[in-house]
Amino acid sequence: MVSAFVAGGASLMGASGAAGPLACGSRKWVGVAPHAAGSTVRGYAPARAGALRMAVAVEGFEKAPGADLSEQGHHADAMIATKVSDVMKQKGIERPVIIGVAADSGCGKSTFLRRVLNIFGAQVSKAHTPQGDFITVICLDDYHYHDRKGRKVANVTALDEKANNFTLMAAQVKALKEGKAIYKPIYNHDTGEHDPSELIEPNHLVVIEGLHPMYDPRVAELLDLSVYMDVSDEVKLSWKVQRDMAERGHTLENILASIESRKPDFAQFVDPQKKKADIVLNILPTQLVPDDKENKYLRVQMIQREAATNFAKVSIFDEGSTIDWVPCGRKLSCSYPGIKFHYGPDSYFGEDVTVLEMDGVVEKLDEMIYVESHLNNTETKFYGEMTQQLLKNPTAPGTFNGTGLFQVLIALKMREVYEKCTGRKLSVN
Ligand SMILES: Nc1ncnc2c1ncn2[C@@H]1O[C@H](COP(=O)(O)OP(=O)(O)OP(=O)(O)O)[C@@H](O)[C@H]1O
Ligand SMILES: O=C(CO)[C@H](O)[C@H](O)COP(=O)(O)O
Repeated sequence: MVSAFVAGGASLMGASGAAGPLACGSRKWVGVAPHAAGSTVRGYAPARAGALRMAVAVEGFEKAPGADLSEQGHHADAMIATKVSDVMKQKGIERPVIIGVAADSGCGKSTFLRRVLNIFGAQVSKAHTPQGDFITVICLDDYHYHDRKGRKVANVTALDEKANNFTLMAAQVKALKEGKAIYKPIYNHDTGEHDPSELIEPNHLVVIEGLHPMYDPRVAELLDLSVYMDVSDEVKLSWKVQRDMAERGHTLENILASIESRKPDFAQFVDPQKKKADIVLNILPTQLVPDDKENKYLRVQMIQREAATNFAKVSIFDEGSTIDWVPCGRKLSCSYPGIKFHYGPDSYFGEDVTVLEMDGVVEKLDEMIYVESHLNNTETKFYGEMTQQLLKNPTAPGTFNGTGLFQVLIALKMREVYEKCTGRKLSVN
């Protein structure tokens, strides 16, 4: 019964004030993994960070498939519960719904997921993996085989399939979907080493985000919805330069060199996932300004795969037609460079898709209600919910351009998929 998790502090929808830290890069391991609800931990001994992991017996858990595949032993303490977790009953979890969010580093996954957590009203733990009453967000970097030094020795990038333990990833995501708890490895971006595994319980909604959620078929087939964030090279560069110089202390030369060195593996191992995604968030330079060197304005597309059956495709005005729309005028204020929408059917890598596009910026966020009133199949719970969600986070990056709009729409699609997969209706506070 849904009310069991709507009540009790973290209201399911509509709460303001979100989540703690989210960037894969800034998470910290905050202590010894707690034991599973309803099971007894016998002699769990987290190894020193960076040291060889130890396989220790934990009652009710067994070694996970793939735990021994990391030659350096980094995944040796990865485990899976032998039975369905008591948490399933305690939280009234019908069936964990699994969503994949794929993108290269610096393409806005954390920014997007912060908005998602906010929309789901989730207060999450400040541990390495944010776990809330309703939603858990797992960073797939945790399944890197090597530590940072090890990757240098093996001469592989983190994007390479050889650098990631897909056997373990698939087994653990499957276990969560079956309602079983796991001890999941941790890759610590601050140290570049692996920390002792942490306990992750199943949850109503589990998001797996990172470089490869749709790469390995064993993982991809577990996803109820897959999202790929495709950021054009120009935009990726300006976002990454701004963040890595301001927050991570890198020099411009380092950042440019790192982007260049990642390109071949990005093209081989990450980029192809967009062909399989149910929704692609495509972020491009604007066409409204001739030479926007700073990428201040963006043209953003929400590409929805027609064959995806778990959600209704969002359209403007008239489903199925092709429409160009400049909403600036009496109902929507526009300053330079204005806003332009496009909507229509298209083909994407040979697949039928529906594309919704917004180029430019909104001047007054509350006027997005005018745009919202012309959108179909948003699956909002009340008139104006989409605009309200935008207004809740006015300072989040991209709120005034198409990234904010489509992030909200995709979060609403996540909710719709959850409702469809579980047969439950979520209430909005
Ligand atoms: N929609 C947006 N508009 C403008 N800037 C953005 C947008 N989304 C993200 N950014 C900026 O891009 C940078 C990278 O974003 P973010 O940290 O969310 O990426 P990420 O994919 O989680 O990266 P990583 O995997 O390396 O942790 C941040 O500085 C963020 O402010
Ligand atoms: O592509 C990445 C995803 O976040 C990182 O580069 C990868 O996880 C390696 O991390 P680090 O550079 O901190 O060792």
